[in-house]
Amino acid sequence: MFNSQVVSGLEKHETPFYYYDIAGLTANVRACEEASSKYNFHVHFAMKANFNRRVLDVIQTAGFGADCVSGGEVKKALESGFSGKSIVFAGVGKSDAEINLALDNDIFCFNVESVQELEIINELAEKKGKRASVAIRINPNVDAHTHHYITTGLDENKFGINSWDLPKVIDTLKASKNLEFVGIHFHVGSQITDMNVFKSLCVKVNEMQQWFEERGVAIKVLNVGGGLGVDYHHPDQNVVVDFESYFKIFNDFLDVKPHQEVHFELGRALVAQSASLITRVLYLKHGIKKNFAIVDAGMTELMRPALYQAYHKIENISDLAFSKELKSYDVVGPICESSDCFAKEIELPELSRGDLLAIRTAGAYGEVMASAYNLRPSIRSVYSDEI
Ligand SMILES: Cc1ncc(COP(=O)(O)O)c(C=O)c1O
Ligand SMILES: N[C@@H](CCCC[NH3+])C(=O)O
Repeated sequence: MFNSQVVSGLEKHETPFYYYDIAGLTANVRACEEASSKYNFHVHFAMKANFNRRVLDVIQTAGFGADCVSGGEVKKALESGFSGKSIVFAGVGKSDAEINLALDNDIFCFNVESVQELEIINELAEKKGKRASVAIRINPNVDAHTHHYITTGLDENKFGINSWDLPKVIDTLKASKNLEFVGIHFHVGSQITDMNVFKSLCVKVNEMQQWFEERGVAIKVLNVGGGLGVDYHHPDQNVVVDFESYFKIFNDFLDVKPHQEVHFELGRALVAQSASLITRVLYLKHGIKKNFAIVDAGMTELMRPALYQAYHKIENISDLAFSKELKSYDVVGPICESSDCFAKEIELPELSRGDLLAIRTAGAYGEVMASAYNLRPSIRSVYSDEI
């Protein structure tokens, strides 16, 4: 991603900022499109991972739909050129205003997360004289083997409807004239690198669809969510994700009937490698036990390390040739929180004030999770085809 020409282009911009590799993003999105279309799979981009205008342009151009979790995301998807018919809308706490917005725009379907939500969507659709397409988000109780903060598909998580509530779901669907049941939806968690998790998910989906069909409820849509992980340790070796193997698992293990469609909601895997957070070294403090590199980006610009102790590779791009000796640093930000730390005791070519660092694999859940805490200004973005 970085060479001396790119770095001299980046030097002209005020730090911190997100640097997007548009060519890398396009290649990755294209690889996903090619691998999924082999099986006629439908991909919706999980906008929560990134809603940068340039990123959405690349994804929308590839023909993917959008997976939204708020009225704001539904609105943004529509403004960015995604059609209402390509939008799926999940979330445990959809407000009436958000449901009405989605109804007004005839979205593809609501992924419904409780029996009460089904009743409310039915009521609101009735008021508009519409029928709302709904899929039931089922909590699959499959362990994603990922960080416990980003696992979503266990009985103890707030997401989805638990299996013991499904008979009630069927009764509600039968009694609701303004709902059109299209299928079932699952999502086990995020940053999943163990492919066996997806095999277990397929087994669960097969069981669940059989359960519905035995009760005379036909299923058109099987939505298996997202969650495919990326390699945070080797960003340059894995710019393009192995979508081939991922989709093959669903083709091999999911029991798909001829009239059914399979839908995915990928976020991280599409965008994570497309951006780095570029930050400048402000100060160096040499302690007795530690050296601190204090940089001008903080947890307000990239929250993942503070929130999940997430690893992001850090490079000193002012010394691409590794001309200086390696030294150990804690790389910390300027925010008034001890958790405002990007990495502890990592080795970098000796740093000087003014050096540029790249915090890699920051394209997913980076820019979108920025906050104004400490009255920080909004984070800027720079694009590879504009430097
Ligand atoms: C319902 C749902 N779909 C899709 C995603 C996207 O996940 P990922 O970015 O891991 O692909 C998430 C986030 O975990 C989610 O909660
Ligand atoms: N925001 C998380 C992932 C949560 C995905 C949404 N359910 C991350 O940064 O890894």
